[in-house]
Amino acid sequence: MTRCAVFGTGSWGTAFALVLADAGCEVVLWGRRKELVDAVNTTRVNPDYLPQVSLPDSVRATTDAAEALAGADFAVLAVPSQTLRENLGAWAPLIEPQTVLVSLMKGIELGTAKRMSEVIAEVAGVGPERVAVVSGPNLAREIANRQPAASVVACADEAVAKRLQAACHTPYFRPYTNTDVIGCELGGAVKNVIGLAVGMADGMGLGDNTKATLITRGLAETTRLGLALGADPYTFAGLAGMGDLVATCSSPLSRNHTFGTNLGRGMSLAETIAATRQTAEGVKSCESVLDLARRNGVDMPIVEAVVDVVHNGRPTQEALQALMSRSAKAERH
Ligand SMILES: NC(=O)c1ccc[n+]([C@@H]2O[C@H](COP(=O)([O-])OP(=O)(O)OC[C@H]3O[C@@H](n4cnc5c(N)ncnc54)[C@H](O)[C@@H]3O)[C@@H](O)[C@H]2O)c1
Ligand SMILES: O=P(O)(O)OC[C@H](O)CO
Repeated sequence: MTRCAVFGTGSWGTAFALVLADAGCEVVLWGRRKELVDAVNTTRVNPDYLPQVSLPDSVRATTDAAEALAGADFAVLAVPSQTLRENLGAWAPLIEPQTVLVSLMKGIELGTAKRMSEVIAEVAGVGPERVAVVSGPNLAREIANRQPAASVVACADEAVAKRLQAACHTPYFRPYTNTDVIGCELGGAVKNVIGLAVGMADGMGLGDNTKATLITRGLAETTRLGLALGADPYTFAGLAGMGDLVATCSSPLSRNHTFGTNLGRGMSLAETIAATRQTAEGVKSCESVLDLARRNGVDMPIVEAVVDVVHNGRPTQEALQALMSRSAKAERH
């Protein structure tokens, strides 16, 4: 039987543990807090993040990383992106040679502008054949309710991607393989920033033309960055690109979208942060995505506008006007 360790008892870690269990894996869920781990083991429910979902007996929880990692085929990482380096540093010595590390995270590291797979390779000292990524239109609550969805499992080694695909394929979760790790990760990280922008437009009371414009031009800047970094442009037309962008930019379940909506409605940054209980990766990653773009000479005006609003206190209306008053250009340049 395939053994999986899932690190992070938040929304997506817990929902993905359910997917793995439904696909026939034995799953050990690692969490920081003993009360939550005990609650999962005794009630079969994660009361803080997915209280409506009952987990099967093949999912058990622990606070002991060594116990979670013992004999694991896959170690699935679902902690906030900015905490990965520190957390993985502690877990790395416990990882066995057969274990493939799987990132569920959709962020770019602040300071280094590294993708999560790069942080994993660096901290755990593993090659590309032992690092995989899962990314797509996968709002945790819908997946936990076993609503049909698809996703992408990416690894430079296609055989490993196929093994991971088999480990998480269920009647309601349909994973497609891809070898473009860079494109899948960029799609996931940048859509959170575009989701913030679309949320702001929603909060300002703007309509579907504005939102479609932000989504489409957001995808154009994601693709530009991807091309500069060696991604396959077709990835951005797929589930990890357009698919995830559509889900995030249209759903009230998206934390990034909701965060942007609150700002667009006129809430202050402090009020919006206080109202956000879960991880909205784009809030931090907008800065690291912009950093990555600048390091590579790529123009990302929507990302820049989001950084201006979220980190420089620029009013949303002014940021939108600045975007609309840029010089006219060809759609493809
Ligand atoms: N929720 C979704 O629908 C969804 C879907 C796909 C991908 N993702 C991505 O998955 C990743 C995790 O998101 P989530 O939705 O599970 O977030 P979440 O906020 O629901 O849960 C985060 C988990 O990490 C833990 N955590 C917080 N700080 C930590 C630290 N310093 N060290 C260790 N653990 C810490 C929290 O206690 C919690 O268990 C993010 O990168 C997110 O973009 C989320
Ligand atoms: O809630 P968000 O904004 O982190 O989005 C969740 C998922 O990434 C959607 O695929």
